[in-house]
Amino acid sequence: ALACANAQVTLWARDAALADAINATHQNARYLPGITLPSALVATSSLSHAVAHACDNQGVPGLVILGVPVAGLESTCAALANELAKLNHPAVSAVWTCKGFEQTSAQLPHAIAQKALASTPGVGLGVVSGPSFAKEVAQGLPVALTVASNNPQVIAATTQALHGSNARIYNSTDVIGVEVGGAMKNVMAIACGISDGLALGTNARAALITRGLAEMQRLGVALGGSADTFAGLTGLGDLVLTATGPLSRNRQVGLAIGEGQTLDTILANGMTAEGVRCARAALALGKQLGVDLPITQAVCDVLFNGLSARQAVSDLLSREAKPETPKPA
Ligand SMILES: NC(=O)C1=CN([C@@H]2O[C@H](COP(=O)(O)OP(=O)(O)OC[C@H]3O[C@@H](n4cnc5c(N)ncnc54)[C@H](O)[C@@H]3O)[C@@H](O)[C@H]2O)C=CC1
Ligand SMILES: O=C(CO)COP(=O)(O)O
Repeated sequence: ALACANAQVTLWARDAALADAINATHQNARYLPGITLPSALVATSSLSHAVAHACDNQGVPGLVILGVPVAGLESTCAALANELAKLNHPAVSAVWTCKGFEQTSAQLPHAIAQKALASTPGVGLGVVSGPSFAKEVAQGLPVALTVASNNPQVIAATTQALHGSNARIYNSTDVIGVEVGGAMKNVMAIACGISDGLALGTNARAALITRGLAEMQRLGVALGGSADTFAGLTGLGDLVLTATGPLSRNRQVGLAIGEGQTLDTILANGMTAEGVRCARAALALGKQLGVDLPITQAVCDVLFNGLSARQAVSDLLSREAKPETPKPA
């Protein structure tokens, strides 16, 4: 998307053979087969080269987009800090795309990035999120996203780089709300996939989406996010996409579970499904904060505790009746 907006983009790939192949063929056969990449995009396996290029921006602060899963964010930020030190700490905005809670610490991405880049002056931090299957973005189809940051320079740099004919970029200062929406919609997409895999119908899916949104919002508010954020692109928008869209890997995991496959078989090809990685951390946070997360609990029980998908549905349905919208305290 950046390269289509005419920016010169350097893509860092850890795999040197893949970087060479991208430059030779203008295709990324591993991740985006069949899509011709813009000539303004050049791949490299040298992080030094990529960061130096991002910061060599004629006096304007550079932009680094960290497109790695949550599990790789800390090490990638540490490597970025190292490169920025070599360049004498130029001003740069660093934004990440990952969606999830860190598996063991239950930290949100902004906490991981802040810590890893704490001793690096000149870096502004932010998150880009919203309904955006990579394949559709790469095909140049329309997309609307949100950049969230407490740093106006980060919002300006990210918006300027991405906003264009195919992408509309909104902004927010609610980093926590945006990140919790991105993390929790993946868990809800697994739940919807399980329901669809069991052929429970579209009424059940709509119920899971709606009650899943309430669950996302409860946890997000308890963590310090704003309730309104969950009605936006990074909450409801991404939840609808991921819970219903065939390209979603989290939904695909749920579908396969509902159809009777085991988690180990489903993940054997190394597919990134952040909802699987972060569901237990979300549940632990809910317990710690006294937030009821019944759908997340059901997803964890099915994925990790041997509960059958049908029993999980029955357990959810047999919960006591209660008001749909709790009265304000
Ligand atoms: N693929 C999609 O459509 C979208 C993905 N996201 C989020 O962005 C994040 C990345 O997603 P994908 O690009 O799909 O993941 P991916 O699994 O395709 O990985 C992206 C890149 O990160 C590299 N990587 C993986 N682990 C790493 C580590 N420990 N250290 C350094 N690099 C590492 C991979 O080699 C790959 O080049 C996830 O949190 C995902 O939820 C957000 C929006 C859309
Ligand atoms: O976050 C995404 C779209 O916004 C991608 O979802 P999956 O990780 O489930 O494929």
